[in-house]
Amino acid sequence: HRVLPSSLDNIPGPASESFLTGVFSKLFDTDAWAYQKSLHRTYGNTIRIHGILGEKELYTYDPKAMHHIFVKDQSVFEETDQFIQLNNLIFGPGILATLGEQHRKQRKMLNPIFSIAHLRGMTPIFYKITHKLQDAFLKKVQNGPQEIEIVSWMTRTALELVCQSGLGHSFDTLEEDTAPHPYSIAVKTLVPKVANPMMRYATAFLLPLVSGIGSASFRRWAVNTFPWKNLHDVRDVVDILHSTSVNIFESKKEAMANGGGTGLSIEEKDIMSILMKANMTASTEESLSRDELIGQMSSLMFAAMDTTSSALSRLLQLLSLHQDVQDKLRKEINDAFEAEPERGDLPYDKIVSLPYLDAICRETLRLHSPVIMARRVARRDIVLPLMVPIKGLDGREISEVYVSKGTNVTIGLLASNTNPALWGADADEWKPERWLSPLPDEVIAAHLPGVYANLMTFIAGSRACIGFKFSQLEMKVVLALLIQAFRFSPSKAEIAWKIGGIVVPTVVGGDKNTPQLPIIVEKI
Ligand code: HEM
Repeated sequence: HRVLPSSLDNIPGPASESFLTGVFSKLFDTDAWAYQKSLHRTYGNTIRIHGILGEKELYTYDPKAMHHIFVKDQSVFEETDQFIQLNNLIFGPGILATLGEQHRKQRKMLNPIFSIAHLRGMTPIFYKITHKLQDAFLKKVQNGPQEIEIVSWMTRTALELVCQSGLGHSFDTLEEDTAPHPYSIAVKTLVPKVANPMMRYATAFLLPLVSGIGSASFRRWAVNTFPWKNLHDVRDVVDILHSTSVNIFESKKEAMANGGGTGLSIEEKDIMSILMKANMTASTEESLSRDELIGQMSSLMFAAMDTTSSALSRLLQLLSLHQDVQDKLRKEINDAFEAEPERGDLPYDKIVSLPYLDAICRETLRLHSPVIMARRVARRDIVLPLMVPIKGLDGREISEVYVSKGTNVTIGLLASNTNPALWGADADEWKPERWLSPLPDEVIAAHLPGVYANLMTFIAGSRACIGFKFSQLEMKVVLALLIQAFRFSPSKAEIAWKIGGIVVPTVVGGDKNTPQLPIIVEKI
């Protein structure tokens, strides 16, 4: 892929910026928005790019190619080794760090727990936690409008939601001035490091060299002694994730052995309790080891927290900027709650089917996907058909690309969600109304493989986001309770959204490494 002629040589794409990092420093830059758009405009759906040390890679958001990568040939296009190795190091052998049969076995056990039937049962937990958030905001704004930093509240809420409904454990009382749990600080430190492809490459080169040397205690001593702050930061984060998951796991196991539960979740319906019970009755081949169970806890908390917090922060920012949409949404929510007997909380089926709330969530997840790219590697030679043929550098039309074993492929999730050929000339505009009428024929005809709403936000196939319905419920419950009680308006701060594995807001002129979104909140 680095020096020999390749089938990708005939595919147009940008010139390499440097032999060491190709176009990665531009493509994966935190401000790569304009660069990525220019690539799409210049080269279309399928592009050859240069990666690390001259490696030729494929970048695509062609609907048919994505269908093959994520669904039809998904056993060929797997997560890259860098991703798996690093995830294994950080989370243990949970769902984020397994491939093939081991991943299939884990998904088989986890999938039913993320079903709608279970979400219905968990809905009261979602309300219980979000009412606490509502109370905390009420306390803050009781004497008049206040500027509130939204990201930290959304992160705390998302973490508490996945902890209580996922692990049957509580981290946070969501009271006004409680400091964030060390866990959420640890994940915040980790996300940009783990998500950066260059960091992954560096790790992929280093890990095989060091992971087999000496005993575990020798390696720990070597890490402690090596004078590199970044390494020590990652060590500390991994320690917090691991010890948190082990402590929760052990206390659950003990409670179960004593015939009781942790007492926190409603009838022990949380994901881990169900998984641990299912594991006890599974056959030997299908059951998960202790390390795999602990790995699921870290994986779920990590995958659920900052993604949801990013989506919720974006939703509140957009509503603050579009007061008309906010008013219309508030009316829909108020009418629905007033129609409920004794003005109780809306049950699962009612809240998820409020049409305007749903349209707002879909449109926000379309235009502002918290994860904007996925990476895969071809495990064997394969032909990838395209829906939209491209013109090769030799002038001939290419309608299928020969992808040789080991080729890395980057898939443009946001690029697909905002593809003007499918979504129309207004694809880059936030218009919740577009979901209240039939979608464009081009979107339907493209047969996009995404699991959610013709979007690639949660990707597709057997490695699609397991929590996409869970996150829908979170967003809808949080929005419903906040919009009912408060008006959100923009603060004076200028906000810049940065790409860093997960897209996060920052204040222009403020600390660019700390996600922040100040919004004025006023009691209604
Ligand atoms: C708006 C919120 C969310 C977004 C945008 C999101 C997006 C994604 C994406 C794009 C992937 C695939 C990554 C890849 O393979 O390259 C993924 C995987 C995953 N997500 Fe989510 N996610 C969200 C919320 C959640 C929640 C709430 C949970 C759990 C409660 C969750 C659990 C997972 C897990 C476990 C995986 C790995 C699945 C596997 O490899 O089989 N996610 N998510």
